[in-house]
Amino acid sequence: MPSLPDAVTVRAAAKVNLELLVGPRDASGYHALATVFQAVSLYDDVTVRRAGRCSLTVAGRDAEHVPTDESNLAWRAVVAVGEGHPDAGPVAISIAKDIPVAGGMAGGSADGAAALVAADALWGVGLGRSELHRLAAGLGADVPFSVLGGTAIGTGRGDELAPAMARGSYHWVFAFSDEGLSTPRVFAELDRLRAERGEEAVHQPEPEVSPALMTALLAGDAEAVGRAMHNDLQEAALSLQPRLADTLVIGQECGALGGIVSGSGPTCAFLAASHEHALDLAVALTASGVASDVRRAQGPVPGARLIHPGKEQ
Ligand SMILES: C[C@](O)(CO)[C@H](O)COP(=O)(O)OP(=O)(O)OC[C@H]1O[C@@H](n2ccc(N)nc2=O)[C@H](O)[C@@H]1O
Ligand SMILES: Nc1ncnc2c1ncn2[C@@H]1O[C@H](COP(=O)(O)OP(=O)(O)OP(=O)(O)O)[C@@H](O)[C@H]1O
Repeated sequence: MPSLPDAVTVRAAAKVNLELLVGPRDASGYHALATVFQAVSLYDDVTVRRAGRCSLTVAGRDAEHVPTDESNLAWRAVVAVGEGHPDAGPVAISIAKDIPVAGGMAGGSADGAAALVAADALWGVGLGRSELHRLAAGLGADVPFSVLGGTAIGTGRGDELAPAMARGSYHWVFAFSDEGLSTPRVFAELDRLRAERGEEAVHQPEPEVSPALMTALLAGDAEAVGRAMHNDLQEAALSLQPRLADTLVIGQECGALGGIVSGSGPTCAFLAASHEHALDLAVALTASGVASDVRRAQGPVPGARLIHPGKEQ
């Protein structure tokens, strides 16, 4: 039997929801979703190393806003994999962050997914797909997609996944905000706005992803994908951070094929027609001063994957 590594590094990607439809809220407070995820080339790297005692350190973007105790999703992931496994022991977890924190791009979920895959490899647990999915869903609604990557349809809480038939590669520009948005707060704000209109959260119609988006993805037609992009949480994110509307207008003025708030926000996601168009859009968004940072990325990219057994960070 090959010897187990002393340390494992796994890379996991950020996500954007091309479409996010929010249906009825259930008794647990979760909402039924119909969403189309795409993994994009902004990454966090998580290294899990055998150690004398458990610890967690974070470096990189927004590191100061990330918990370094057992509440961190990466820590919870390692504990979940180790439960009942004889070779599990204390580990030092280090996270190199490039995905914005509380940005609506599943940064914490990416770390949770990466840590699940890393602990599995470190201890030679041999988790099967369904067990990995079960542990991922236990950590959060976005974590199963962070494990899977690519382009996928999410239903249930967003954790029941089916790969989407999708062609082509997409050019994205992301405008970050210097102030995060809490996901539960954004869902609660949507419920409040709907109640104001007389729409009860528990009586929403069951959501279904739009045929127009699925057809556009199947054809690899970026213009049609841009037209079909939609996010039900956008009005709630705009209500909590009204200046995001200015960011969306700039993207629109610069000819983005589509522009929406990403997930629960506040990151705004713009689809560009080409590499050059993405460069132009990024320059315009940076020059406008509406965003704290602007980044380009491509999608789809793979889910959580081992990049180095034993790699030092
Ligand atoms: C907005 C999205 O990013 C879209 O992909 C996700 O729905 C959020 O996924 P996540 O951050 O992994 O969510 P979780 O950590 O599981 O849940 C955080 C909170 O978001 C709200 N939540 C989340 C998912 C869902 N289907 N309905 C919800 O109402 C609940 O208030 C929940 O307590
Ligand atoms: N590894 C982690 N990285 C970032 N935040 C974490 C992590 N673990 C726990 N958290 C907590 O989760 C909160 C949300 O962070 P995260 O970056 O996952 O938000 P998000 O990208 O908006 O999530 P999503 O798109 O899945 O709704 C943070 O404010 C932080 O307190």
